[in-house]
Amino acid sequence: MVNLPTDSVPTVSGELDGIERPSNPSAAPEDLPSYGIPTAPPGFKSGFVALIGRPNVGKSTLLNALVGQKIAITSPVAQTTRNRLQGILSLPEAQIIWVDTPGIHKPHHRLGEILVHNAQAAMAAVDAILFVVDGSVPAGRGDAFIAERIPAHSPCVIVCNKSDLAPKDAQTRQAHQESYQALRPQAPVVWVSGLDPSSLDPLLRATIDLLPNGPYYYPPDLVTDQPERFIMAELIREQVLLHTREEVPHSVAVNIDQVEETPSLTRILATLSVERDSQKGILIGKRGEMLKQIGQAARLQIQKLILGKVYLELFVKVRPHWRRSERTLGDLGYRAET
Ligand SMILES: Nc1nc2c(ncn2[C@@H]2O[C@H](COP(=O)(O)OP(=O)(O)OP(=O)(O)O)[C@@H](O)[C@H]2O)c(=O)[nH]1
Repeated sequence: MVNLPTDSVPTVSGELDGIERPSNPSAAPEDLPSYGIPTAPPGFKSGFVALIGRPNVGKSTLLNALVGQKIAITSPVAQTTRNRLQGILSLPEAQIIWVDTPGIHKPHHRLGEILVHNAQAAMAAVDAILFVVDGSVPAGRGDAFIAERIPAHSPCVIVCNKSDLAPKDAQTRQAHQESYQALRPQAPVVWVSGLDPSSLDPLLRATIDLLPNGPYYYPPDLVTDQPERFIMAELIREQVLLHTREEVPHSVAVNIDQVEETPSLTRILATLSVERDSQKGILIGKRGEMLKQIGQAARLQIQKLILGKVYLELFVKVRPHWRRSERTLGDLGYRAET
């Protein structure tokens, strides 16, 4: 069963370079509750690990596989991820807080700048970095651009993802691996497929090797620090990405306006903001057919998330140039993190 916070995660927290890093509650004053966070046994490893890479290499898919739950949306559309999202994996010997980041790319608008800025801020604040690359192709300029931005002192693993699509012939595969290794010669390289959870053990071992001894930061049964409403909005945005084409996907923001829970049903009202009337037309579709399909698919995904029946109503609103307006970006929850 998914354990998601309904609002914010109850931890005793301290800010660290933009990453919300709860301090060890066992060190908190006695009158503060510990929120079910156990004391770590001797030798326990823990830390924050950022997934960094080009758009579309499979970071969010990997995050879902690593925590065993769908907490991050994925799609074939590059730059799907907009927010920094934490997924939590608790093992008997370690707790790893995975920090998913938007793919690093050259920004074309203010939203793009915020996304890249936040990915870079995440790198500066974590204990280790997974440099996620697409192993089915050799390293390109985009990978080199990112490798240059990974702090020299940061412990790092090169994760060659999409091993299922990698060349079968060993020599070509080796050549791909070496092209990535050359970007970060000291880092271990592991091959995985985000679509195959059974391929992830070597990655887990390599990551735990890089982590310091540390406390539990979160209760062991929590899989993400994100409020349920945020994931609901993301699941709706995912269906927009999957159902629409061209300029619509990147122009959509989703806001959950209301969540009303009754014993038999959760009623959710949400607004999709787009930048132009033409995009509104595409989203609604002929006789509302497109919006209906998006709503039906999103409803099924949200039902899986909350394990209950959902009624979902979607509205579409035009907010001209929302991606350029600092104020509207703020209203929609996009802020440059420090
Ligand atoms: N065949 C194959 N496809 C994968 C694998 N991992 C991810 N994909 C696909 O690659 C596409 C992009 O995956 P995402 O997880 O959204 O990629 P991302 O790096 O988070 O993308 P951004 O949000 O753009 O940064 C999706 O269609 C995934 O299904 C893999 O190991 N094998």
